[in-house]
Amino acid sequence: MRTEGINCKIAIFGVGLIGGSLALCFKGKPGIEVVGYAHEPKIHERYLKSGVLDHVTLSIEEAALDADFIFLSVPVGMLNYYLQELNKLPLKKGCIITDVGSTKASITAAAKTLDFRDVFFIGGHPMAGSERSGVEAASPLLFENAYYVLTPQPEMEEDVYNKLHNLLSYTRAQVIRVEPEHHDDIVGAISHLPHIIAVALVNQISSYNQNEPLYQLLAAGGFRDITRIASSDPVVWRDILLSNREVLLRLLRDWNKQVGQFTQVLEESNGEAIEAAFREAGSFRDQLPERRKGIINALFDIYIDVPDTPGIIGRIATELGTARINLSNMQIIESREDVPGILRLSFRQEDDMERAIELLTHLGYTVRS
Ligand SMILES: NC(=O)C1=CN([C@@H]2O[C@H](COP(=O)(O)OP(=O)(O)OC[C@H]3O[C@@H](n4cnc5c(N)ncnc54)[C@H](O)[C@@H]3O)[C@@H](O)[C@H]2O)C=CC1
Ligand SMILES: O=C(O)C(=O)Cc1ccc(O)cc1
Repeated sequence: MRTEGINCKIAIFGVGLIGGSLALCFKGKPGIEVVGYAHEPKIHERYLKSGVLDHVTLSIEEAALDADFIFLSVPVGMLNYYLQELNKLPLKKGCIITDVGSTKASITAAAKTLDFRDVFFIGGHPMAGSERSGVEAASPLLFENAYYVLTPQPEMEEDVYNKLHNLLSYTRAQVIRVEPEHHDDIVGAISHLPHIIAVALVNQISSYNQNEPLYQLLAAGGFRDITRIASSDPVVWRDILLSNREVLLRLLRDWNKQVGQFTQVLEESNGEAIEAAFREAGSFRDQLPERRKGIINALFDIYIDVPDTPGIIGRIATELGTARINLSNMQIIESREDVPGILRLSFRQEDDMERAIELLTHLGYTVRS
């Protein structure tokens, strides 16, 4: 799809996890200059230090005036503000403004009310990310094999749409076109509702833990897996949930029905209904795509018995680093004098996990997955 070398200037407003990952996809490509807009001097320093941009500026005008593409990758609640600010400027003819917000209906409606002469707005949402935030968490591989939704107005010229589509091929994501309201219904169900459930579940257990710390000590495995997304950025998620409020209120009513059904089958001690619920869920879940990066990405975990010797964790991290195996997280689960510690290593790529198993087994460690 991409034609070799696109001569252009790309301005990124909000160079965090998503904006920073986009910058890394574009930086260094022939003819491309990537400029980041920072809204505060402290943020300016942080962006500069990250090295993901060619240039950083505190001036909206300097970032935007001669840009060919402007990516708004700020929290959803700030998108409209920047659209309004850009609308006051004499932007370059043909400039395409896009956003990466997790909701699409409200920003598309806001853009419709603005009269951008010879400037175009196309809503966007890369459907990949993580619970981490900030430019330090950015990665050029974040969007690889993920879907990237674009929500152009029906009257959008194909040429303009194709320009953005072409540029996005640097992300190695698969671009799909979806209607904004339809996007919010679906993403509300598969991403926003699960985030609410994860947060509510963690807070429920945390309240039990106040009087009985064993809850926290024993909470591992499945609990940790299904609640990873509860560690997501509070401001980013405040804005997402408020922006998709109507959809989420409907989804939460349906969720209450699901909880009600489980309550009822337990009250009735209805084993058959429990089995049926697990069977039905299992058969749908088994059909979910495995290899494509989904919106809620899995971590690949392995567990290693480690003797309680000083420096052991550093040694394991060094071995993995030397073998260029990308480690996402490491955590000691149990460390007492009388038992070997258990070290959990988490990887974002299955291939990294498999190579780590091979390496660490070869080095004599007991590895379980
Ligand atoms: N976190 C995720 O996994 C995904 C997030 N998104 C969307 O991407 C957008 C950004 O989210 P993340 O990159 O995760 O957040 P982040 O917190 O990593 O990055 C946000 C960036 O915006 C900057 N920022 C905050 N307020 C600003 C303001 N008033 N003016 C200018 N810059 C400001 C911050 O300094 C930061 O660099 C959000 O709209 C979110 O809905 C989309 C896909 C995935
Ligand atoms: O961490 C995960 O698995 C996510 O679900 C990340 C995510 C967060 C917000 C989005 O709009 C898209 C993806």
